Amino acid sequence: MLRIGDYSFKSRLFLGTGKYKDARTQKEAVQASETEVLTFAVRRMNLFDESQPDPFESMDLSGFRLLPNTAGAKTAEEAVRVAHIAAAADMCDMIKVEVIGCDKTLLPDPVETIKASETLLEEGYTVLAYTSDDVVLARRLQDLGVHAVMPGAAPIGTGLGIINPYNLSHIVEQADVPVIVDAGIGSPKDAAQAMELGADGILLNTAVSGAEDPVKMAEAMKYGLEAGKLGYEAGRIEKKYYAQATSPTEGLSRL
Ligand SMILES: CC(=O)[C@@H](O)[C@H](O)COP(=O)(O)O
Repeated sequence: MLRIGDYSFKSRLFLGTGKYKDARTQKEAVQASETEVLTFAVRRMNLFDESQPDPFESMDLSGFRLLPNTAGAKTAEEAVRVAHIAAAADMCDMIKVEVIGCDKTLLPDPVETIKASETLLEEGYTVLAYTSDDVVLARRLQDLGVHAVMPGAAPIGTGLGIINPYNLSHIVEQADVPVIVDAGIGSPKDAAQAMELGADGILLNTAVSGAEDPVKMAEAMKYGLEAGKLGYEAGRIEKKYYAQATSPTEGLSRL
């Protein structure tokens, strides 16, 4: 079981809801992934303007925990305002704090992320903080009291996979809250790798919504994640520089 704040989840895969070609594909991909947590950009919702498309038009949300994110915010103040909107619309079990500091890389602004997280924690939100793979920043966010840290595998939407496994494994080693690897996952092997490094879960969107067959990819991600988690628990062999025969030759009679 994955525990974040007061919530428990069987599935460790969190799925974004953006960029699907149609509502039916989105719904089927969500089902195939067996996710229990859906994330969405509050700014893309039609919460106050019903002329805008509804990203959940064909979804029954009752079986899911909702993780609105503050995408689009560039300051702590904006992120807090977006969180307030999600809460007012009763669509906020938890909040993903995402404050972007660079338009090209979409990497988070560490200072504003800390400020926004601090305010929302004081206000009683369950805060999951999207961060870069910076070990010290992840530690600082934990010290603040966030309920989970979400280091990026790679910049959002790139599908580059885990760029810095070294940093990620240090974040995991030092974590006393769940580590959810968020953004940049490209294929099921990346999901497996993140879990083999000891992550507690994964959040992804583009790799599924942009796949040729999003429904199949959602299922593949589920298995990739499960395989990585099992592999981590099983304890992998040490890597060796020299070959070692699989069948020991000691004690064999000479031919
Ligand atoms: C949906 C969401 O929260 C994204 O901002 C998230 O970071 C996913 O990134 P990818 O699309 O790279 O999986």
